[in-house]
Amino acid sequence: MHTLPQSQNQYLDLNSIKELPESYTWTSLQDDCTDCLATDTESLSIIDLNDPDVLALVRHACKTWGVLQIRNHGISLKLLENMEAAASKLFSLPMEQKLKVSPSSTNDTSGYRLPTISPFFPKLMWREGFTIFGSPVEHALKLWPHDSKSFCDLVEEYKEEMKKLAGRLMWLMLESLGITEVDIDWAGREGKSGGEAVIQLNSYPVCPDPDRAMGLAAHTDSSLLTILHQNKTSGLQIFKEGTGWLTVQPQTGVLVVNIGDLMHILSNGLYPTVLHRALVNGKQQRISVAYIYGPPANVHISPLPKLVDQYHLCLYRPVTWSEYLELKSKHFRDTLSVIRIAGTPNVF
Ligand SMILES: C=C1C[C@]23C[C@H]1CC[C@H]2[C@@]12CCC[C@@](C)(C(=O)O1)[C@H]2[C@@H]3C(=O)O
Ligand SMILES: O=C(O)CCC(=O)C(=O)O
Ligand SMILES: [Fe+2]
Repeated sequence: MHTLPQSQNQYLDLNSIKELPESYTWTSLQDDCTDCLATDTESLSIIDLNDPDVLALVRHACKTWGVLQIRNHGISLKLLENMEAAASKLFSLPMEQKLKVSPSSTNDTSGYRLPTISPFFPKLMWREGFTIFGSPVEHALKLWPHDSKSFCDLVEEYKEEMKKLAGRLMWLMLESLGITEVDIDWAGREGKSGGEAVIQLNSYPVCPDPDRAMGLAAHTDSSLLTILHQNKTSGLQIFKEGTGWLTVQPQTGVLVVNIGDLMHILSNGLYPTVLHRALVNGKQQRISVAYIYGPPANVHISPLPKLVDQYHLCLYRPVTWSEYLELKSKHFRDTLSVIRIAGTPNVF
């Protein structure tokens, strides 16, 4: 881990800096294989969730890319645009206002803060983030003492709609692996899957030196799946083994769904978690809203028994979501290997 120059630099106002400070200069991106950009011929297709072949399409995308792009998902464009506008409004507040909702302890994961992966990098990221765990009321009151209701109502509506979609997507993924309701006790259909979620608002301000800066360094999400809305500005890239970094171009109304580490575990590695990152640019601010969906707090996630046999050994030990997050904050990229077991034909 790195000791960041946090105290003096953590909350520089990126929206007004004219020259890239040294603490934000990523001289070597080689670790993440920046040179291996994918050719334009490979591109992610967009899945229409009403397509009669949806299971086969989901299975193919999950296996080969670890990412889906979806349309006809039932989330209105209005809601996506309103959430994007709310994020934009939040990040355009004066720094002193945003600092009022910045957690004082690093263990506190809500509010205006650096990404949890920051300590693993020697340089800071050209990004602002606001994390919503549970109710946004307390923070919203501090940000907008006279008008917090519209933000809170919007967040609640977003959560409600996204939760339905996330449950549906999780079931498409499970079904496409041959899993049915009898194989899994916590993930009932029709709202019974009491999954939990975190909303992550990201802003990547216009950058004076975009080629030497990093918006959000390469990582995988510690979720079952993450549903991402991005504004019209591109920046999101996914990494595919043997291909390299591929830009996921924003398209109106299209949502990006990432496979997270917990789906990787649940599927015993059949649906691999996807490495991704966000680049910045010198022309436009980029906004993204991530709905990070996980299992209910008390559930232990381990490979589904149906996906384990003598040829497909059980690869991971059981973990709850909070145990996993705790491990991730210590081990970052090595977390999946830390919970990996030698491989047994038995299931927990
Ligand atoms: C529930 C989560 C998931 C977290 C940690 C915690 C709250 C904030 C999430 C993110 C959001 C930004 C990328 C990431 C990599 C980060 O640094 O903070 C994510 C991380 C993870 O997916 O591991
Ligand atoms: O901004 C993006 O496109 C990526 C955001 C992301 O990966 C995250 O919030 O976990
Ligand atoms: Fe992510």
